[in-house]
Amino acid sequence: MSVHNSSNIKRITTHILQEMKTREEKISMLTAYDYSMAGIVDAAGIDIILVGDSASNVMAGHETTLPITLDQMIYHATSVVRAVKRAFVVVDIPFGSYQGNSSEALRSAIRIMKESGAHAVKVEGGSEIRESVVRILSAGVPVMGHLGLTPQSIYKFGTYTVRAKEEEEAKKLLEDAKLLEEIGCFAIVLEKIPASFAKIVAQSVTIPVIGIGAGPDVDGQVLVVHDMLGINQEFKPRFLRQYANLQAVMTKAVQDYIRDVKSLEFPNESESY
Ligand SMILES: Nc1nc(=O)c2c([nH]1)NC[C@@H]1CN(c3ccc(C(=O)N[C@@H](CCC(=O)O)C(=O)O)cc3)CN21
Ligand SMILES: CC(C)C(=O)C(=O)O
Ligand SMILES: [Mg+2]
Repeated sequence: MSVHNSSNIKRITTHILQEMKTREEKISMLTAYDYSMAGIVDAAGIDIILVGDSASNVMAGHETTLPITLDQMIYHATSVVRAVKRAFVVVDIPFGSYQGNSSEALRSAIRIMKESGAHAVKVEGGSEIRESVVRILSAGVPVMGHLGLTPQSIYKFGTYTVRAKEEEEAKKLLEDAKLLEEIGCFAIVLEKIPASFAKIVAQSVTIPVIGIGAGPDVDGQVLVVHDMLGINQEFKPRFLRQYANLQAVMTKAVQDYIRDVKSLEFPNESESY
């Protein structure tokens, strides 16, 4: 075992991620929710795979991340872990499985680690969930924080607008980032905050800060893989760069198939027994 797997590829660890921040090498992170996608993303060389609770939106078609369950997250994580040889795999603990009860938080984190084989968990929030984060860390489970736009508390805010524009909110976010570092989180995601402020946060903590809509002056970037591949064309926030238009590619392939079935072009002799 150790840091090598059976194919002798050197696995990404929290230690390596920390070294990357120190030597100013940017960290690449994408989501994946299933075996096939995780295999592609891992083999391409991504540093971190996030089994995000965005699976609630992207996989299940819900409007928010709130409905996805711990069992469903473990199912996605288990499939991802089976495909991954190199990347560090982080799993979102879903809404309702860690807030306000540190014993439940620990139980949820342990279920994720035991049942999926993932390497770390991610939770949304700062001082409000301090006890939960401390309990999970005390069990030896690495924790990634998530501050700024925290989709699990969307109904508290009512909108997905940019966060920490006001002095008060920015002050709390910076304090939360320092708190998460102090209690032992190995990294923090910052979502949808001004780039100038994200830079200050990244410079104020020694652990890696991964941005999504947080500008270039952080230690790494994360996107939802279906968004950046253009599979899902509904979600186009300003921070998204589409690296492909797979929806168009997939639509054409399906239409070609339908045409060939209808016209008896498929299957041909070499495709038959
Ligand atoms: N497909 C997908 N991609 C994501 O990045 C993602 C999810 N799902 N689900 C969970 C969270 C929710 N996230 C979000 C959601 C909305 C915006 C956003 O900017 N929405 C609007 C603006 C809304 C407003 O200004 O009030 C937009 O411009 O699309 C950003 C991140 C990021 N996460
Ligand atoms: C957008 C990222 C950071 C996330 O939390 C998710 O995909 O669930
Ligand atoms: Mg999430």
